[in-house]
Parts: sequence; C-alpha cells; structure tokens
Amino acid sequence: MIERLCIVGVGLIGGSLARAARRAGLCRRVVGVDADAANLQRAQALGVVDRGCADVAEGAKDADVVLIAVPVQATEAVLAALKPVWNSRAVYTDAGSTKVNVLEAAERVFGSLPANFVPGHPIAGAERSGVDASHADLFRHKRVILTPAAETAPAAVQRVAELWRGAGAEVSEMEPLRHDQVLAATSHLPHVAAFALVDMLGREDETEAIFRYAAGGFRDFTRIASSDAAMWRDICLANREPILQRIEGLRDELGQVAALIASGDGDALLQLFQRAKAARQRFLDLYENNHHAQ
Ligand SMILES: NC(=O)c1ccc[n+]([C@@H]2O[C@H](COP(=O)([O-])OP(=O)(O)OC[C@H]3O[C@@H](n4cnc5c(N)ncnc54)[C@H](O)[C@@H]3O)[C@@H](O)[C@H]2O)c1
Ligand SMILES: O=C(O)C(=O)C[C@]1(C(=O)O)C=C[C@@H](O)C=C1
Repeated sequence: MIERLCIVGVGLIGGSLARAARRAGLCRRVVGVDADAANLQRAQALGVVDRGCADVAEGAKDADVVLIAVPVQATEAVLAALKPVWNSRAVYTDAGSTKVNVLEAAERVFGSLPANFVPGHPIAGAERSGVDASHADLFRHKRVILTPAAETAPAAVQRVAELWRGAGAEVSEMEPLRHDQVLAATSHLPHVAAFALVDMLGREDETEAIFRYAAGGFRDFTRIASSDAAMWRDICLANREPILQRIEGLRDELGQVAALIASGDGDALLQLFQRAKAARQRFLDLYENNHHAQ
C-alpha cells in the first residue's frame, strides 16, 4: 500500500493514474502538484487528488511514490525542484513519451542517476489533455515500458511496475535508446504526419472550402492532430534524431508512391497498397491479442 502518492502534473496521464490507483485501493492519499492553478482546482473538485499544491518540493516532501507527468522538456525543472526533498526511501518515476532525454536530465540534476528513479512510459493516451480528460480505465490492457538503467534498484523497478499493473497495464522493460527509436516510428512520426497534413490543408482552407467535404477517412487519419501542441513540440525536440530519420523514410516512401502514380504503374501501386494492408492486419492481430491476453 502506498501511503502518499504524489502526482506532479495532474493532467490526462497523471490524473488517470491517480484515479486508477485510488479505485484499485493502491494508495491512501493522493497529493497533486500542477503549474496550472485552474487544472489543480478541478482535480480537487473531481476528487482525483485529496490535496492540491503549487509547489513541487512541498507536495512531494512526504510522499512514498512520486509520478512526474509533465511535458518532457519540463522534466528537468521538476527533478531540480525535487532534489532538495529527494528521499532515499521513496520511489520516483515519470510518464514522459521520450526516455533518453529524461535519463540525461536526471544525470544533469543529480550528477548520476539516483537508484530510486525509474523512468517509464505508458503507451496509452488520447488527443485530449488536462484532468477533465482523465479516467481510471486509460491504462487497462495497455502497455507500460520502463527503461531502468544499470544504476536503478530492482526493488524500485518492482514497486513502479506494481503500481502500473494495479492500474491494469502490462509492464515491460526496454533500453532507453531502443524505446525512443521504436516510439519515433509508431507514435511520433504518425503525429508529425497528421499535424503536417492538417496544417497544409488548413492553410489553404480558411474558408472551409474543402473541410466541408471531408468525412471518416480524414477524421480517422487526423484525430491525433488534435493533440496538445506543447506536448508534441517537447517530444519532437527531445527525440530529434530518431524522428528526423523516420521523416526522411516517409519522404522517400511518398516519393516512391508519387513515382508510381506518375508512371501509371498500377500493378506496383496495387502491390504496395496490398503490402501495407497486410502489415496493418499484422498490427491489428498483435494489438487485439494483447487486449485479450489479459
Ligand atoms: N497524452 C498522451 O497521449 C500521453 C501518453 C503517454 C505519455 N504521455 C506523456 O505524459 C506526460 C503528460 O502528458 P499529458 O497528456 O498528461 O499532458 P496534460 O497536458 O494533460 O498534463 C500535463 C500537466 O502538467 C502540468 N505541468 C506542466 N509543466 C509543469 C511543471 N513544470 N510543474 C508542474 N506541473 C506542470 C500542466 O499544467 C498539465 O496539467 C507528457 O510527458 C507526455 O509526453 C502523454
Ligand atoms: O491515442 C492517442 O491519441 C495517442 O496519442 C497516444 C499515444 C500514441 O499512441 O501515439 C501518444 C503519445 C504517447 O506517448 C503514447 C501514446
């Protein structure tokens, strides 16, 4: 049982973990810290946290588990604010979408990685943000990746894994660079592509001349372009190289598609689309298996 869980950043992810931990009876008290006073008040009003606090050190002082769930480029400032009250008996973790930069930030702040800091990432979310979007089922049957380093204490990893499992997630471990490369492909590139497509069309569509005729396909492809802009700016700056490599790959692939269309090579286009459809089916089978396995 966690006596006091502190959530720094009570938004979609922090709020959802607080709700799930409470519902599963994993913690007695939740203290929320947030830079946005209105969001913090809302978290209290909704009963997501017992107490709200504007100051990171004060909120985390007596906690036995602290989750940092702020945009990734804000992690270093939060770790620096935690440093004076860092407690060797407590466990600290984060939910950031990128991991190498979080480990580097911790090394900069502490000189070396604290044994009781366990970087993590729930592979679950939504295009909505803030505590109003949070819900206790967000992590059910979803994956959480932990990226401990050689210095990380196994007992701390165990404690964080138990928290996420208690919220319904399946926990695995990965090397941080591998994590960032994989997520650049399956999460960061799709977001960049969706933002770019909608920006391109939106600039020429200020009078709604074409959006008026857009339907399900456009809606499905672009849902994630409604995601929080600051969160995605931070992810792109934190995971620059892997994302740039994937953008280059997509540029090449689009070039190939354009060449096939230009040359009227229907057979090759058909093959490419069939190959993509089969690959998506393999993804769906894996995704659904993961769902039903639990
Ligand atoms: N949204 C997703 O789908 C998703 C999924 C997995 C992981 N993540 C990661 O989780 C983290 C949180 O994302 P979210 O979707 O919950 O965002 P969110 O905007 O819903 O919540 C973030 C909260 O952090 C607060 N905050 C920002 N800077 C702060 C600071 N310095 N000190 C205290 N509070 C601060 C904000 O006011 C906000 O309430 C990000 O690192 C994101 O990359 C997001
Ligand atoms: O479902 C969504 O809307 C998401 O954006 C979730 C999503 C993703 O799947 O790309 C986004 C960022 C995360 O770090 C993890 C999950």
